[in-house]
Amino acid sequence: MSQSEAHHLQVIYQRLTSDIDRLTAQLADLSQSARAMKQQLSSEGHLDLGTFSDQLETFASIEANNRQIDTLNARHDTAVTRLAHAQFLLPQAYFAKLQLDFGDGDHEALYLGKVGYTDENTNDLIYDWRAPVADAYYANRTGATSYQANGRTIPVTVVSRQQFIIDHATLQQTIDTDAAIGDPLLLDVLASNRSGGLQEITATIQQEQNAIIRENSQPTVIVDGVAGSGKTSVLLQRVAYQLYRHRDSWTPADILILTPNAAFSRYIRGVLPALGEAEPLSTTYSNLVGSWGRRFGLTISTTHGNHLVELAEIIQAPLSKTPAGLAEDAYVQSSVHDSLLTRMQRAWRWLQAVGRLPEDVSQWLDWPALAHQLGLAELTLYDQLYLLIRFTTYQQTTTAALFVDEAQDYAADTWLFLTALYHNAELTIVGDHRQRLAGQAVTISDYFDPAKTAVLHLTTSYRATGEITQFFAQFAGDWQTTIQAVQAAGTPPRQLAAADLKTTLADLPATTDQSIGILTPSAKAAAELAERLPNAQLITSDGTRTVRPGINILPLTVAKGLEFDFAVVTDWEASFYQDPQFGNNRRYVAASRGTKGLLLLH
Ligand SMILES: Nc1ncnc2c1ncn2[C@@H]1O[C@H](COP(=O)(O)OP(=O)(O)OP(=O)(O)O)[C@@H](O)[C@H]1O
Repeated sequence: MSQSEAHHLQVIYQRLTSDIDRLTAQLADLSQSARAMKQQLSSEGHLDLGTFSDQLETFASIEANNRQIDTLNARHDTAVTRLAHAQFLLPQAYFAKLQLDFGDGDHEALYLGKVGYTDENTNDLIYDWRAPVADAYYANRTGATSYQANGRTIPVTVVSRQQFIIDHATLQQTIDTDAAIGDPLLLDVLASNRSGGLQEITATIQQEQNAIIRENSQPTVIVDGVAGSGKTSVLLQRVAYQLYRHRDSWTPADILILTPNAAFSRYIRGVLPALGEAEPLSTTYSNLVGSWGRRFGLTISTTHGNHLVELAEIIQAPLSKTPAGLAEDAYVQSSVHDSLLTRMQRAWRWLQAVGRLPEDVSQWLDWPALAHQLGLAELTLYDQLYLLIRFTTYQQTTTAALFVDEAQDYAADTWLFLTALYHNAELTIVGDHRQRLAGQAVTISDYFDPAKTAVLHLTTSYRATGEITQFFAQFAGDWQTTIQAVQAAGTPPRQLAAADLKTTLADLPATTDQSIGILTPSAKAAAELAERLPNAQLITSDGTRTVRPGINILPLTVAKGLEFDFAVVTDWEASFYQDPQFGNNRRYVAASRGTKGLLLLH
């Protein structure tokens, strides 16, 4: 191990430690000064506004005080951020070093960490992994490459690339990497145990993943990627990247993540804090619709039986008769040749201009009569919400970026609704078209303007051993020949009769800190099995529990997106997995949950 690298770490660690002490003291001083200033201001007491010159003097002194307060606040905020960064970096100051040659023959050394850190003269001691120059690291090789900064392409040669395993002041391992050797750190990380939720992947992000994380050319990014290719990981790294890129204008409150259920939200909770960012809001689609419904005075409990697909078409055609419930004079503000949508939007603007907007927007139109007029049996509450959003050209302003995981599970209505409501937000949508477990498949990109959408693919599967990856690939339809494994072969999946589950589980070579996931076809079957295995944990979609070491039991729908050291799939030969439409998709999802071992019971 290089002495000079060990020494460099000591120096940085010392600096972080002493900065933590100094900044803590400085913050205490600043609070003291703030208290003193508050006291002084309140003792100066009344405003003297007697004569004109008294007024000027009073205002000048208020101005001076305000400046002092602003200065104190700014110093306080800077110290708080710097202290947080120093504390965050202390356990692992950086994870890599690059030697770069910008064409002048000089070798410039750059250390990369999860956040950036400078000395008092703003020289970079540690570069943030999201900084433009850090892109050169994610080319994952030495040699000529380039990165984008301020709209320019900067060519650079990566002379050397080292990765470090660091524990506080101790440099535990240095790994020199280049194209020929591959990424031994990646293989190490992938071989580790899955004893809880998902982990951040900053140090080992691969080139195809980096391209998605940093994609900036389009406001909408759609990713179709094979099982275990890091879609969720990439989505979360991209959240952190976007927060960095927009750090002057966005906070985590500007970001919303749509997840399939609360159990999944819990599974990914912790990744963003591990990246130094606060947890953004995550919710399910049905909760999202419910909360938007409430804003429009509609209590929506289901999206079932909706007519969004039909409505999206109907509103593009003209409708000569005034829509039921709408004032005649509002509808005649537009031409009979215009589409219903255009006419309703104009009617709404006109009603607004003349001060006749409805008090309760949910009662604006006569929904049953309008349904009849449009040739539909009914307009559900969800249909009504969709129409109201379209007719009032409602644009939400709370979310600057929306991230959607497991996107293949959403039907056409979701995309129509999201594109209407989040028209002005940046969207990142990740999914796997082969992991759809129910309903009609849609091509997501059809709902977005191709000129503003980047469609990207992930074809390498990182999660499982080579044997498991090869096994689940056979159920992946058109992905089958695309899926690439990075891990070594490992042990082949085994199929056995489910005669004695307890003995089978006892025979698994799992250690106490490893997780076993037993996947059942239904929630009912999972609950019944959990009764028989008192030491096992039952995971339901409600989000109260997530993966832990030992035995976890869960239905396939909840297991989606999750992973275990060992996966045991029950009823492998039963009708659930033989279903002509979804059987292969279900097998593909189930067989891709184990990282080291896969057992199929029948
Ligand atoms: N570059 C990487 N470095 C380290 N680990 C990685 C990397 N990419 C993916 N992984 C690991 O591979 C596993 C699968 O990742 P993830 O769950 O994000 O994949 P996915 O494509 O969302 O899977 P699924 O299709 O099952 O939802 C995780 O353990 C993740 O940490």
